[in-house]
Amino acid sequence: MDALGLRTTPALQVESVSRRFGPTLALDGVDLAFVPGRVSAVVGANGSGKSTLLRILAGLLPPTSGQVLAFGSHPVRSVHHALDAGVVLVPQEPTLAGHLTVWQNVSLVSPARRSGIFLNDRRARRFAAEHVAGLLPEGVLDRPTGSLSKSSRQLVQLAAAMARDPQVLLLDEPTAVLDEDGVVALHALVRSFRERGGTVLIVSHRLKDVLELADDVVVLRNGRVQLDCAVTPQSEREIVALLSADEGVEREHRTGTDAPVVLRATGIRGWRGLDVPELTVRAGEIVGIAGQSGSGRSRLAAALAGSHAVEGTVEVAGTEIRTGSIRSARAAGVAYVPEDRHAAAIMGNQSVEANLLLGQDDPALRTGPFRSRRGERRVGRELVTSYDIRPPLPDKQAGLLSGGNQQKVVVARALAGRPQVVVADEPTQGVDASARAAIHEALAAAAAEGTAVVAVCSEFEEIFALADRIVVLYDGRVVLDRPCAATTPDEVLAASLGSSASPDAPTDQLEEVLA
Ligand SMILES: Nc1ncnc2c1ncn2[C@@H]1O[C@H](COP(=O)(O)OP(=O)(O)OP(=O)(O)O)[C@@H](O)[C@H]1O
Repeated sequence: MDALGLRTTPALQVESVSRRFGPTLALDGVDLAFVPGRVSAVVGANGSGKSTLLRILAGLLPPTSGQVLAFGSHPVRSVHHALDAGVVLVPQEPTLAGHLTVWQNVSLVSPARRSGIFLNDRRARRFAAEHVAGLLPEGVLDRPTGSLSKSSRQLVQLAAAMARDPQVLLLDEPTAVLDEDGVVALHALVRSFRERGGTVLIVSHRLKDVLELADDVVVLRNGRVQLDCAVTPQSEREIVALLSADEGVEREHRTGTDAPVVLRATGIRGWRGLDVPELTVRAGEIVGIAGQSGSGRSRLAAALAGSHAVEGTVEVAGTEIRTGSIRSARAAGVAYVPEDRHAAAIMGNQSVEANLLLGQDDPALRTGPFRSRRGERRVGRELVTSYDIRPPLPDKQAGLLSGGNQQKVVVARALAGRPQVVVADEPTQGVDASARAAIHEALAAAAAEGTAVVAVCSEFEEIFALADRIVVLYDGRVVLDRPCAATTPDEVLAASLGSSASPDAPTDQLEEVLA
């Protein structure tokens, strides 16, 4: 019912929808209604069926049984039906054409591209600019989309969705890769879309963010609706209790250790303004790298892991690695969890086991000089169990796992080889609370065994929970480097925004601010 007590036709009505993938029942008899002018958060553990629900609503996937109706009368049986009814999905992984400019991607499907039968680039660019406004600076319009950060690409994807003039927006984990500014822009967009009567479904593991924004919440568990209610202070408490994990053992920050330096980077320069004269990480230390998107945090991680050539040297336990050579870094004992799991870390058409064992040289995997199939099965199964990869099927194609479970595979593989150094870029991207706790524990356990850990995290809170030391980048430079115990989230935020409040800010920057 609306405010006048009139019955409102749901924008989307989900009727007894089930979806099976072989032995996996991803959705099991789901009944839901989403009404116009409301934002619904769809939450639940990794693999609980959230993305499957969104893909069915977007017409990308047919249900095994049941049906979806848009605005009371339009059955959604294909992408075409969904788009006709104004239902637009922004998927977890961007689907933009990297070689096209931002304005081309945003205006790709719009009639504004045409004057009669001809393409009209000027009009299309103007049209794109309107949709990019508020999300990204106008200066990005002519940049190739592939050259932008993942956060910016996600915002381009959002602009492209808005360019379709939707009635219903389906947002799958939009904040997983967004930086602070991106999250603010997304929230503003969602709020104004709702005011205009739009319907929004938003899947997220960032409970705090999503509950702040949502009117209603749906909790999924093993493909079933566990809770479907309005967000109130009471229901919020219930939801948080349902979805939180045991925090695990609180890790004590290590300070002032005299353990040997394992990772030493000196004179790192180049690659769009990266300029880090020295960075060291000791055995057993966890260093969190913070910074806004574009600050150089991921570039620094990639440089340390040998994935991109830069000036300067990177040494692991005294051995210099060749920068730009992942092979050389790996040989020296560096394991890398890249930010872009899809493009760089998961072989989607190979089994979970093959992905877990890729590049591993554990003696447990051999019988004499030969690879042991039995050993591989055992190690694969052990990793699946200890990282709680769901479903627990080592033979399942890795690309068919839910996003969070793919992330667990990537982290499990990185840590399984007992590396000297782990460089993890957003190690808990897209994972639920219990997987996040498990990944933190695994990184802490690796550190306890002497591994030097470097973790890039866009959430400052995560760094304080995980790391011993925090290094903040701004504009490619280190502007703060301190033990976590000796700094506060406010100082980190100020430093990440380039504020002079940070006493570690390079003097030239301070002078600029003071002038
Ligand atoms: N194409 C597919 N083939 C086989 N199994 C699939 C396929 N798509 C999804 N699944 C399985 O369906 C279940 C639900 O997956 P889904 O992606 O909907 O979960 P999710 O709640 O979105 O998880 P996450 O939070 O990790 O993104 C998982 O067990 C997943 O492995």
